[in-house]
Amino acid sequence: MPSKSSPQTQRRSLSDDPLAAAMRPPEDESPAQRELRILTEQQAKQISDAIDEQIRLDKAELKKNKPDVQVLLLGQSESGKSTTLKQFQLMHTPAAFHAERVAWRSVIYLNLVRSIRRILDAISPQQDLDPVDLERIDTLSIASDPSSEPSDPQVHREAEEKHAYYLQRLGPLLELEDRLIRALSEDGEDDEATRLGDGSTPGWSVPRPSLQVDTRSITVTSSVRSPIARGVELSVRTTSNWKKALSLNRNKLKTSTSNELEGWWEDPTDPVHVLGDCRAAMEQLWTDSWVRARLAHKLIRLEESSGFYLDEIERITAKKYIPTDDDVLKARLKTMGVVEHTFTIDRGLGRGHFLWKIYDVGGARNQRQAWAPFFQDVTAIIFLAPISAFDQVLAEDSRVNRLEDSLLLWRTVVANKLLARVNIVLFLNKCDLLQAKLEAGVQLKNHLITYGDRPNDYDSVSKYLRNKFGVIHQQNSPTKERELYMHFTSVTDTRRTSKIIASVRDIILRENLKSSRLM
Ligand SMILES: Nc1nc2c(ncn2[C@@H]2O[C@H](COP(=O)(O)OP(=O)(O)OP(=O)(O)O)[C@@H](O)[C@H]2O)c(=O)[nH]1
Ligand SMILES: [Mg+2]
Repeated sequence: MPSKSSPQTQRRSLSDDPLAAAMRPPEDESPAQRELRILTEQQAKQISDAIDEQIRLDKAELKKNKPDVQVLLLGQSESGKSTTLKQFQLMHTPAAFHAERVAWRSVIYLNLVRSIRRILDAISPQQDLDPVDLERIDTLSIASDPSSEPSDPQVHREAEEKHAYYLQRLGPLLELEDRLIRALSEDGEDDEATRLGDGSTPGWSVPRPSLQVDTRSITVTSSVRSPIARGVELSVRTTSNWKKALSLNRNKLKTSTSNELEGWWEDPTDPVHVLGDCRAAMEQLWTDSWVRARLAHKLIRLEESSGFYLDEIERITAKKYIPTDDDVLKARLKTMGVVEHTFTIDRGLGRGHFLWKIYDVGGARNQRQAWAPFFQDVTAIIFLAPISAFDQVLAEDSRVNRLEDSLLLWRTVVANKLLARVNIVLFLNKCDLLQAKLEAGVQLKNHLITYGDRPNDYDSVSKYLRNKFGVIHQQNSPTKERELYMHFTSVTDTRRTSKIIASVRDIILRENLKSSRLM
């Protein structure tokens, strides 16, 4: 039983309290001093009350602006997260999406030039098979012609001649790439894109290694072997500022009646002129049957790679080219850090709006540590798994198969206890490429042994993979109640994706409403 303390003990303990002692008025306080003390105390209280009130107001404001729904896009690099975000933008803020089309022009140019670089790299007589090719060489049913082996002296000589010919004609294009990269990098305050930022650094940036090589790559011969050609990519940290940078000579441009920038073709330094000069050589390179045979021999299928515009060289390099919606959706620009977008969605019946925030994160391995802080408040996750990538390896680690990486990443996400009550939507993406790949004869069983002797057609493969992802969710989810929503997607296809997005949006809103009623 607690002992009752005597009044004496209480007094002693109060007088021992250093805070109480410090607050006690001095024993010899005069009436004037007392008056001053009380006034000072009143003023201090007023200030303290004002601060409390401000904190209360700030909290209320925060609550008012807190998004109703927060969606996180997850998945490995090149899985289609930013493309999905573009589809959301196209649906909910089409005017802003269209206004930014011109800004994508230079990304598209860079994607095109990069494809040209890859071809020049592939036809270079010095080039051995790269690790990606080695990984795939035993798995494809494409017959390789033994007479076209690089060791054949006649083939080697022919390769030297072709390579030198195209290199000479396309040199200005490679210099243009360097110029574009440098111009866009300079616009940013920070050119170190490999470092994780808070998403607030403006402008483009290029990973240091490619910047270093870029300087050398102005000379045509060394440029073909640059890391850009071998997979180092341009990346972007933010959406707001880099688009300004990508509008190229924005200050000099006019605005058309449709509020789009135009008139760049009058600027002699605009990239469109070099592209125009090299148009015929680009077309010749891409349609050259010898080049196509070399690419096939090296198992390089550029048609399936990100940012592929080689089939539309004439349109893309036209003087007054403005990217279409589809062009923008196809453009490839790697995300660094986290990009945030806010949308409002009408509640209907004049009941105001839902505020949605979508976070698009970088999916490369060195970006993934930025994901976890978002798990705390997120309402829903859209996880993208590019199922066409079963025969590819990660750009950042050529020892890791992309499908395997997606499956492991998926397991980590679905097993996370913080996400137990979060709605999870799985996009089994790049179905169009999966279909093309299977039709080209690439065998899933050569990469996924468990597939065994099942038929190698689109229906069987896609169902098998869906089941595999579903089972991982079932076995690892921290709660059995969580429902998994799965969709086969090709997020570059606007018509089909808009339907899927609408249904995903409804599910998220419904589930969100349900859980807020339960709270
Ligand atoms: N054909 C096809 N291309 C796609 C599809 N989804 C995305 N792409 C393309 O794949 C490339 C990579 O897509 P992104 O959306 O940039 O990938 P990401 O997941 O944001 O990649 P990081 O930013 O590196 O994490 C882009 O060029 C897209 O246009 C698809 O379903 N089909
Ligand atoms: Mg991205």
